[in-house]
Parts: sequence; C-alpha cells; structure tokens
Amino acid sequence: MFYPIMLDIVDKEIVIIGGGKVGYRKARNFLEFKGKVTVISENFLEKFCELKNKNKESLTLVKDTYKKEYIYNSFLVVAATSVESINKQISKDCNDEGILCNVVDSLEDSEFICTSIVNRGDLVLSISTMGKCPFLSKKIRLDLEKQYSKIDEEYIILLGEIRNIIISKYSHRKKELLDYCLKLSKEELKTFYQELKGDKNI
Ligand SMILES: C[C@@]1(CC(=O)O)C2=NC(=C\c3[nH]c(c(CCC(=O)O)c3CC(=O)O)Cc3[nH]c(c(CC(=O)O)c3CCC(=O)O)/C=C3\N/C(=C\2)[C@@H](CCC(=O)O)[C@]3(C)CC(=O)O)/[C@H]1CCC(=O)O
Ligand SMILES: NC(=O)c1ccc[n+]([C@@H]2O[C@H](COP(=O)([O-])OP(=O)(O)OC[C@H]3O[C@@H](n4cnc5c(N)ncnc54)[C@H](O)[C@@H]3O)[C@@H](O)[C@H]2O)c1
Repeated sequence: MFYPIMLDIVDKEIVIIGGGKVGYRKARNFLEFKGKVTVISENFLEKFCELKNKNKESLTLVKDTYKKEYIYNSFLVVAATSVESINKQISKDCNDEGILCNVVDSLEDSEFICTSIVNRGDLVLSISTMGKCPFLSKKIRLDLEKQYSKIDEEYIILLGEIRNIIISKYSHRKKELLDYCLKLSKEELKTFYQELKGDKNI
C-alpha cells in the first residue's frame, strides 16, 4: 500500500538513472516542482537537450553507466533504466543507504510510486491506481484537466485572498460565503474581492 503525501522537493537532490522515455517524464515532473535533478544515463533521448536549456541550473545530465556513488546524498532516487537487474541493484543500494527509491518496472521494489498529476498553480490533483493500471491514471488526469480547465493559478490565489478576508471579518458566515464563492466565475470573483476589500455590505 502506498500513502499519498505532498513532499517538499525544492532544491533537493533527485537522481534519476535512465535517460529514456520514462526517465524523461519523471525528470520533467520533478523539475516542475522545483527539485534539483541529476540524470545518469548511458544514452539520452534528444528531448533532454531542450529540457536542459529550460532548466540550466536545476538539471544535470551525466553520460555514464550507473555506479553506486551516484546515489549518495540524494533525497530521492528513480531507477528508470531498461535493464531489470540494474534497476533491482539500484533499489538495493538505496535500501542500504536509507534513500527512498522508485523503480519504474517493479512495484515490489518501489518505496514510493509516481502519480499522474494535474498541476494548476496551488491546485494539485494526484491520481494513482496503486500501480494496478497507470494507463487509467493517465485517462483520469486527462478527464480532470478538461473538467477543471477554468481553474488556473490566478483563480486559486484569488480564492486564497478571499478566504483570508472571510475568515478574519465574516467567520460566522464562513461556510455560506465560501459556498457562494465557488459558484462564481473568475471575473465575478474579482468583483466580489473588491467588494470585500472595500467593506461594502456583504
Ligand atoms: C501515472 C504515471 C506517472 C509517471 O510516470 O510520472 C505512471 N505511469 C504512467 C504512464 C504509463 N505507464 C505505463 C504505460 C503504458 C500502458 C500500461 O502498461 O499501462 C503508461 C501510459 C503511457 O506511457 O502513455 C506502463 C507501466 N507503468 C509501470 C509499469 C511497471 C509495472 O507495472 O510493474 C509499466 C509497464 C511497463 C512495461 O512492462 O511495459 C509502473 C508504474 N507507473 C506509474 C506511474 C506507477 C503507478 C501509478 C499508478 O498507481 O497508477 C508505477 C507503479 C511506478 C512509477 O513509475 O512510479 C504515468 C502517467 C502520466 C500521465 O498522466 O500522462
Ligand atoms: N513506470 C512507468 O511509467 C513505465 C512506463 C513504461 C515503461 N516502463 C518500464 O520502464 C523501463 C524504461 O523504459 P523507457 O521507455 O524509458 O526505456 P528506454 O530504453 O527508452 O530508456 C532506458 C535508458 O536507460 C539507460 N540505461 C540502460 N542501462 C543503463 C545503465 N546500466 N546505467 C545507466 N543508464 C542505463 C539507457 O541508455 C536508456 O537511455 C522499461 O523497462 C519499461 O518496462 C515504465
């Protein structure tokens, strides 16, 4: 069983072994959440060059065969090579060093798994099937992205500001006002925010 949590990975060392399709997807996602990512691989997909250009400071690419030294001092490790025995070895090395490891071809050897992510500013939806069917996770992510397409970073920030005012000035009507807010479009929310700030009768 895997327990869903939110990890602070900002500036933490994340080592991915394997620069293929799966290693690329994991690297891109960890970078999106501001991790410091190093990918060790004998070969890299071409699209890693573009990713490196976009993340000059936070992405390091090392063209080499896996060695245990590469995992020292890392916060998380992902074993994403195409060789089952190497992935198993990486998992064992991580166990010895007390480092959490995700093994992309073995649920049993993984201490954590990666979820499908909808990322809209501070709204994050994370979907898992406990490894049973990642393809279903992906389908649900695509469905949710459509369903919540109107929610963006600005919307969440606005709701947060409004919530703060409601809690400080109208705590006795908190539920009613928050319910009301969720029915409004972003433009309507902006107007409501100005009204709240101006202390107009609410
Ligand atoms: C969600 C997502 C996140 C991510 O990777 O970032 C993710 N897999 C994704 C896609 C995907 N994976 C696979 C396919 C091909 C279709 C299929 O086979 O189903 C597709 C679809 C595609 O590529 O389009 C094949 C596959 N996946 C795993 C195995 C090995 C095994 O089962 O043992 C095999 C068989 C390999 C083989 O032998 O061929 C294992 C894992 N994959 C997980 C995560 C973890 C469990 C997540 C959960 O609980 O649902 C877990 C356990 C470990 C991990 O990777 O952390 C990402 C969707 C991103 C998105 O939203 O777009
Ligand atoms: N978890 C998932 O989401 C998921 C999805 C699809 C496939 N998979 C599994 O993940 C594995 C990787 O898939 P892929 O499509 O990225 O494969 P891939 O062949 O595109 O990439 C594997 C990479 O590992 C590198 N590599 C191999 N041996 C190495 C070593 N000893 N040291 C350093 N680098 C090494 C290769 O150079 C290559 O770049 C497959 O075995 C597949 O079964 C997992």
